[in-house]
Amino acid sequence: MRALRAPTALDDKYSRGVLGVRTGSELYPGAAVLGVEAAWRTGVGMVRYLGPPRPTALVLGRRPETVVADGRVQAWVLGSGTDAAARGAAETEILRAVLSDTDPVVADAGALDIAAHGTAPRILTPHDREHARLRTALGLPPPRGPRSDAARETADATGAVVLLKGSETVVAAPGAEPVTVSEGTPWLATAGTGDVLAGTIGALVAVAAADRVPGADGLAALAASGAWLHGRAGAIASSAVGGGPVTALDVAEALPRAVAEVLSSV
Ligand SMILES: NC(=O)C1=CN([C@@H]2O[C@H](COP(=O)(O)OP(=O)(O)OC[C@H]3O[C@@H](n4cnc5c(N)ncnc54)[C@H](O)[C@@H]3O)[C@@H](O)[C@H]2O)[C@@H](O)CC1
Ligand SMILES: Nc1ncnc2c1ncn2[C@@H]1O[C@H](COP(=O)(O)OP(=O)(O)O)[C@@H](O)[C@H]1O
Repeated sequence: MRALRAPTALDDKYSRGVLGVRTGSELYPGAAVLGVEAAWRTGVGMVRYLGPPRPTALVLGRRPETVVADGRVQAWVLGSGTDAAARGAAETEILRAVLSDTDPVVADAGALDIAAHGTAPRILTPHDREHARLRTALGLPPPRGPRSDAARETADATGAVVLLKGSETVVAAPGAEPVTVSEGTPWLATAGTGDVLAGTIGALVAVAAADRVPGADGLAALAASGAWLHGRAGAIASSAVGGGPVTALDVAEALPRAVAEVLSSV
């Protein structure tokens, strides 16, 4: 997996990539904790979290290494644990500015509507219901037939990489053949694992972009690699409890083991 690289003696926290995270809300503060935890556990130089007071306090309680001051980043995760209908004008303006810049963006949940447009390299991470809603907003017909065909059509319409979550996760880049990732376990069908996925992919993108901003193909490969690592972490977490149930935080905590497995196999 080329998406992963171990740090070397020449690295410092900035050369390894800084991920900016704007997720969580007063209603869904836990999503911020899960995404930030996943990003740290995937391996990134720094995570900057910028969000409302309650999620900020919870993120710092769980991960005091998180920086909550604004500053330069190499990639963004936006939207997990937020509701587009509840977004204020100031936040919309900030998101628009990020999306019209050049740093790559991973957009989830409440940021999907706004991230359907923009010049930044983008990965959209809807589940099936969010995908259907997004297509309606774009004037596309409801998804019918193979999920990969619909994901590809949405990618073409938005110019973004579309990662359609499910037991089979489809990754479609504009104008390219979609790929399907089926690594994982049905135990992943539990609240918050999508928030973990967004943080995982965000970390991979930040590390890659610290070197060079990836093009659409590179971004799709990072999205697929993130989905695979997330699935593998879910399987590892379930194996650790004899094949039993996992929580989203268990999945995030198993990410270092999934990363180590991949690094030791190359
Ligand atoms: N711990 C957290 O803070 C979590 C926050 N999350 C956030 O929660 C927000 C909403 O995510 P969703 O994926 O649920 O959004 P959706 O908009 O797809 O689903 C919400 C709607 O689906 C329907 N629904 C939900 N559960 C149902 C059930 N059991 N049976 C039938 N209908 C049901 C309800 O109408 C509900 O309003 C997102 O911002 C997401 O990131 C989730 O990721 C879960 C964990
Ligand atoms: N039956 C399943 N088998 C394997 N993986 C699943 C299954 N259902 C969901 N997943 C994975 O779990 C995650 C769920 O994400 P999402 O629907 O956004 O949940 P949430 O909003 O609660 O975080 C995705 O990564 C998805 O691919």
